[in-house]
Amino acid sequence: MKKNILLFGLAFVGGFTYERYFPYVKAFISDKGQKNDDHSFKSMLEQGNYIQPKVIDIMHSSPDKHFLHNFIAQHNEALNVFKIYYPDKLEQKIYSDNLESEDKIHLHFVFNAADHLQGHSSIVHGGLLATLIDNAFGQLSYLASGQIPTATANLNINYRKPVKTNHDYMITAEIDKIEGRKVFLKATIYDQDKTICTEATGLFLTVQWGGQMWKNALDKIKEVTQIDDKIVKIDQKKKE
Ligand SMILES: CCCCC/C=C\C/C=C\C/C=C\C/C=C\CCCC(=O)SCCNC(=O)CCNC(=O)[C@H](O)C(C)(C)COP(=O)(O)OP(=O)(O)OC[C@H]1O[C@@H](n2cnc3c(N)ncnc32)[C@H](O)[C@@H]1OP(=O)(O)O
Repeated sequence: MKKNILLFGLAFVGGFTYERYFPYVKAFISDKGQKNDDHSFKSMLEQGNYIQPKVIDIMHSSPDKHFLHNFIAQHNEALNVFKIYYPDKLEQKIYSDNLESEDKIHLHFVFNAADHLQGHSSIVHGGLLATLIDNAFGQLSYLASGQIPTATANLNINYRKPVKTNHDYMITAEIDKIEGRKVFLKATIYDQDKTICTEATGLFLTVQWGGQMWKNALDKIKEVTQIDDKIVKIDQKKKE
């Protein structure tokens, strides 16, 4: 009798865990096998101790709606490469409130846009570049403000040289300064020869928007990253 209750309890907990976390774990697992892992900036970034944060892997196809990551998931042929690299300590910022100094907060996006994203022939649409920069600024300002959501108040972009489709580029985004609710940021898009193609500045303001949504998503992600091994086992069992 006791054994039956125990088995029932285990099945219940297993089923609950599976239902609750499966979409996140699936996203995490499927992204791990993602194609196009190679690009021109890879060894440079890896030597500089940059990592692809798990949290971003999960955002790519998580059930929580996010414009850019949903776009990538739904139109995965549009970007030949889309990789986000954080300094290895920055991912910890997602899990704690301690970061040594705001001026160390920066990240890199590497992207290679397919022809689907051209405006003029073989030239990446400027609106896509604005979106990528805005998204990088959104992540950085969120982290730098102690995980308070932020909104774009101002975004300035100077398009210096055309960005070509089917070529690798790197966006470097960083915090310039923080004054109260205001987070000032800057970004540069470089080609493989380190020529500056695009420069941007942004002002993001902390807002009261969707804070609980972000917090819930982060809480789930934190739990998933701790328990993903167990979930994978549950998933394998279900298939057997
Ligand atoms: C699924 C898994 C999730 C896991 C997440 C994990 C990790 C990564 C995380 C995170 C986050 C991820 C991604 C985020 C990605 C993308 C971000 C997208 C961002 C957007 O896509 S967001 C939509 C577009 N965006 C808007 O929709 C804003 C419309 N706008 C407004 O809603 C207001 O305009 C607002 C709220 C901005 C300000 O309004 P307000 O009433 O709160 O403040 P107020 O006006 O009083 O200004 C206070 C002080 O800022 C100065 N100030 C204001 N605006 C200025 C400007 N433009 N230029 C210069 N100074 C300005 C004032 O002059 C004053 O300055 P002072 O205090 O010195 O007098």
